[in-house]
Amino acid sequence: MSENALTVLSPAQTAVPETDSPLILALPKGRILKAAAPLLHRAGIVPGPDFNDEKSRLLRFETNDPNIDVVRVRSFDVATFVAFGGAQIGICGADVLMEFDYPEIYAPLDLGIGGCRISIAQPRDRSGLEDNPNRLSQVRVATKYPSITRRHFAARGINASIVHLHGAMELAPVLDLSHLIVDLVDTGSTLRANGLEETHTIAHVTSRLIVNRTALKTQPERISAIINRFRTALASSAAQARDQQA
Ligand SMILES: Nc1ncnc2c1ncn2[C@@H]1O[C@H](COP(=O)(O)OP(=O)(O)OP(=O)(O)O)[C@@H](O)[C@H]1O
Ligand SMILES: O=P(O)(O)OC[C@H]1O[C@H](OP(=O)(O)OP(=O)(O)O)[C@H](O)[C@@H]1O
Repeated sequence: MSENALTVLSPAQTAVPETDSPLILALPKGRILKAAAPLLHRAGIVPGPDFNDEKSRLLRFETNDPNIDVVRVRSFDVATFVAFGGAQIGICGADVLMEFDYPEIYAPLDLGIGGCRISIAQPRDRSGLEDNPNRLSQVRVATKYPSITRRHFAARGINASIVHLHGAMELAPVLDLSHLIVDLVDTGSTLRANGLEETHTIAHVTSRLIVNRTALKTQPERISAIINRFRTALASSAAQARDQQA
């Protein structure tokens, strides 16, 4: 393999699309998409009928607004599509933003959906391990967030060795792949069901509206208009929630 084949491009090395083409809004598949659907609707963004067709293999969809197309990507990839300028706008969990820490991304709005936390957990029967990981010659941590994990432990003077998994992290300490895990926790039921306990919250997480900074500079009116549609949609759903409580 040539050396070039191994080069990983940084977002700043890619071009920004023409101003007359539709803006691309990157939406994550899965749980955030479900939570974001009412907000999109309030913001007046309605993807074409194929978007809800589970059999469709399309990944890019026109919307009712000729200025906006949506693409459906993995939640972990939304930030990368936006950082590289392939999409100008996106909806993305703060966990993913923290992990990649792309300087090209600006996150103007907290959408208040996808609430959870990124935490350290350990087997219930090994209490105290996270409080005193120096007891171990080498702390092994299983996670799909290697950067967040490395930063967290390094800030405490601990050189954690990372076991990089993409799911089912809770199995890692049980099957001796790692001592600890760093994963998302919401209700805590996945931890409990697998004999683990949360020992430390690294950060609270919600989903954000994100934009590519260069696109915001080169097309400020178009991008700001979309940010404002989301801002108005958020205000109207907050007002509705208040009315329902009253
Ligand atoms: N248990 C949870 N409760 C609330 N929000 C969560 C929870 N788990 C994850 N999230 C949020 O939803 C985002 C996507 O979740 P997750 O990584 O589980 O992907 P997914 O919906 O299963 O899709 P994918 O197949 O792309 O991984 C996370 O980045 C996080 O911001
Ligand atoms: O505290 P809880 O309410 O149990 O939620 C936490 C679980 O949710 C997420 O997994 P998800 O359901 O998305 O599965 P996956 O990441 O393994 O696909 C996360 O990775 C935890 O396993």
